[in-house]
Amino acid sequence: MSPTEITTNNTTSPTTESTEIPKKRAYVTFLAGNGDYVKGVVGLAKGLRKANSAYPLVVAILPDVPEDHRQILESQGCIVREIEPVYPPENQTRFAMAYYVINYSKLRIWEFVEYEKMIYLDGDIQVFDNIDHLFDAPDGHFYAVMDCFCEKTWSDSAQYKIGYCQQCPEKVQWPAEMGSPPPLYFNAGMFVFEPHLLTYFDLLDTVKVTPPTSFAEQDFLNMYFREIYKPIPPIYNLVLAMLWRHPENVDTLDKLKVVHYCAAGSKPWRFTGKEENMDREDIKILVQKWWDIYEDESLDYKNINSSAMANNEKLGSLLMEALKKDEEEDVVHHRNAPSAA
Ligand SMILES: O=c1ccn([C@@H]2O[C@H](COP(=O)(O)OP(=O)(O)O)[C@@H](O)[C@H]2O)c(=O)[nH]1
Ligand SMILES: OC[C@H]1O[C@H](O[C@@H]2[C@@H](O)[C@H](O)[C@@H](O)[C@H](O)[C@@H]2O)[C@H](O)[C@@H](O)[C@H]1O
Ligand SMILES: [Mn+2]
Repeated sequence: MSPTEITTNNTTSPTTESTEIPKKRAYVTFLAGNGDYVKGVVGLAKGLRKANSAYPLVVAILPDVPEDHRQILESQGCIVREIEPVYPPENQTRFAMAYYVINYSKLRIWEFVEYEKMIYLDGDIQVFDNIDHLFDAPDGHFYAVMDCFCEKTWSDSAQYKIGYCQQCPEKVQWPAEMGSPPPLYFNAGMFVFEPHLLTYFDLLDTVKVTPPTSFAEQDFLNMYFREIYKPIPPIYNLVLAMLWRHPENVDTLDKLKVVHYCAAGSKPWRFTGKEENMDREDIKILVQKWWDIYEDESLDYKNINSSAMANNEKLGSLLMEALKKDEEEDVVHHRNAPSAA
């Protein structure tokens, strides 16, 4: 199944008819702990601003996020929402990464029903081009980019063991004796969804009775939304491993709208370039692109805000001058006009 082409009308403002009430939409990310992921979220907030997104960034934070990190996020214009953790049932699962257990807490975002549609983005994602048009995709579906099974993180999976990947299903065919191939599987670092309370409560109930697996909430979300999942093109969530695993499926770097720094060693804010594949030119370019945004002070909310206010003041004085000029012309015009009588 080819990824659903999303009509990119590329407008940066919500496309609503004059009669329609603009739908409440927002981007949302997730932050846990007192570590350095807060840098990822600040970078994401600035990247969305640079891409002229028309919608705010909500940050769902666990209670363990310290006050100073919360203030940093608010100073960058983020809407900070504290959530309670969600834990999977007691289990002996060896997650692909031990910390994945906290990622089940992402499920709390289905409770944000003040928004009719949201786009979830991991904190290790950067948006390099406007993707607001994804909010206009037809309701009732779960949009996300297909993942890749070729990295070592997948070594416990049946796919990895036979060398099968959905990115190139013709390369190693799924053997008939193993039944039908696995359903299309998305990366849960980015997805378009509609918060609904009924879905939210059902998600939480289902987690309680679903044995955890390697990729934690990503596996769970794939199982839960498999009937309405619609793949979208990799330009909306480039899982970095695609660069060396499936370059034939990746557009040129300048075409990428969203980059997901999920490969081992690729988190820009702690990049050393020492891990496998991290010495690649394309990786270095993408990491530098992340830093260019992160360090761009003109993208800080306080600067945008002040320049917007300065522009408003300037606009206000231009309007006053124009009004004054009109009044003066009216007076002159009125004085010369023949009397109505
Ligand atoms: O210590 C952590 C680990 C994860 N996260 C959040 O959980 C998301 C998923 O984890 P991660 O991106 O590291 O997983 P990956 O995509 O690399 O597998 C991150 O992007 C963050 O938004 C966090 O806030 N603090
Ligand atoms: O908790 C499970 C996580 O699973 C996913 O990360 C994986 C996945 O993308 C693999 O395919 C890669 O090989 C691997 O590097 C990467 O960490 C999501 O990005 C993340 O948001 C989160 O759901
Ligand atoms: Mn991630």
